[in-house]
Amino acid sequence: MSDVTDTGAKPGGEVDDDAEVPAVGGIVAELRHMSAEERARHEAEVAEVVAPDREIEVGVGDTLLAMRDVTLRFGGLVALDSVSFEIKRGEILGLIGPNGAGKTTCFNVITGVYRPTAGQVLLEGHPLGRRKRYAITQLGIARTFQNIRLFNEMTALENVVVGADARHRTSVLGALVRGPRHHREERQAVERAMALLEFVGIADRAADKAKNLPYGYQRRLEIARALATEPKLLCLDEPAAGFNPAEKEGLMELIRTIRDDGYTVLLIEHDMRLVMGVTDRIVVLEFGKKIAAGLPAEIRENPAVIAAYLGVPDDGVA
Ligand SMILES: Nc1ncnc2c1ncn2[C@@H]1O[C@H](COP(=O)(O)OP(=O)(O)OP(=O)(O)O)[C@@H](O)[C@H]1O
Repeated sequence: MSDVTDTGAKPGGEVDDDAEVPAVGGIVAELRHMSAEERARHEAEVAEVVAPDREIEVGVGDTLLAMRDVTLRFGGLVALDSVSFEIKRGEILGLIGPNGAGKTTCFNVITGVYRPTAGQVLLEGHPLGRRKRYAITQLGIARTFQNIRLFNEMTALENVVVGADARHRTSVLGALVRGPRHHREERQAVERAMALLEFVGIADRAADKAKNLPYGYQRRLEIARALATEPKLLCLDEPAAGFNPAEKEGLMELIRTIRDDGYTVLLIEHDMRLVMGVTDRIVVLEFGKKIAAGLPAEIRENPAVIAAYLGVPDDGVA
């Protein structure tokens, strides 16, 4: 596992790994000592904080992101071949296809890791053009990775605060280590990060270093950090990889909640049953080409999709 993230998030200041951030310890202690009633009130407040600042109800169903005839070549290999599809605001769009179909490459084009050889990606009608990764994060596209990438030596909470930094440019993490003058910013940043940890269900380990968290917590932490950037589009690359069926179901429930809170989600997931259960629409790639798009029920019956997956067992499909 890498020691650093690759989302464009940048640590805003030097962090002493062994020094406890006082506000973090304080909030964790407060949570532990709350009565059921206080806790319920707190959870309602958390729901408020986690919702993005932006107005998100307006325009639900509009096109948020459009891939227009995107081609990407690696030398002689055509990883994406004139791929076009749209992601509508407020939906969970599943991106599936056999191994090597081009799904992760699609994510990499959308998040600015690769520039298309031809075609373009538009966010809210504006081409992403030659923008770099951090600029795309600031525009409102966040992602998680197939192979988890966290700041291993930072606490769970600090990882999320760093995510907020990536969005806001000003260094909240720097504020954490600068002193009393920055106390209010610190408190707000920590509270929002803490709310996000609660939202994804891992607040009990907020003060633990990322590297010491159980695998399932690390996957959820990646999602919390991505949400901290207040994304318009959240791209999840096999977020349930390595999970058992119950853990997968729990994660899909979280993804539904994220959608219901007004976020838009692009999801790569290998388990066909889960994809069918959680997505609003599905786009299918095969050998870099889009072979189908539609509602889950339509995709299930689509002859081209069935042919692409013929002989592949359910959990080997995505
Ligand atoms: N950096 C790269 N250089 C060369 N070829 C690459 C590169 N990244 C991906 N590819 C190739 O592009 C094609 C699409 O790969 P991609 O990882 O997007 O597929 P995928 O659908 O995400 O597959 P999987 O389900 O196995 O993750 C594959 O043939 C892959 O080998």
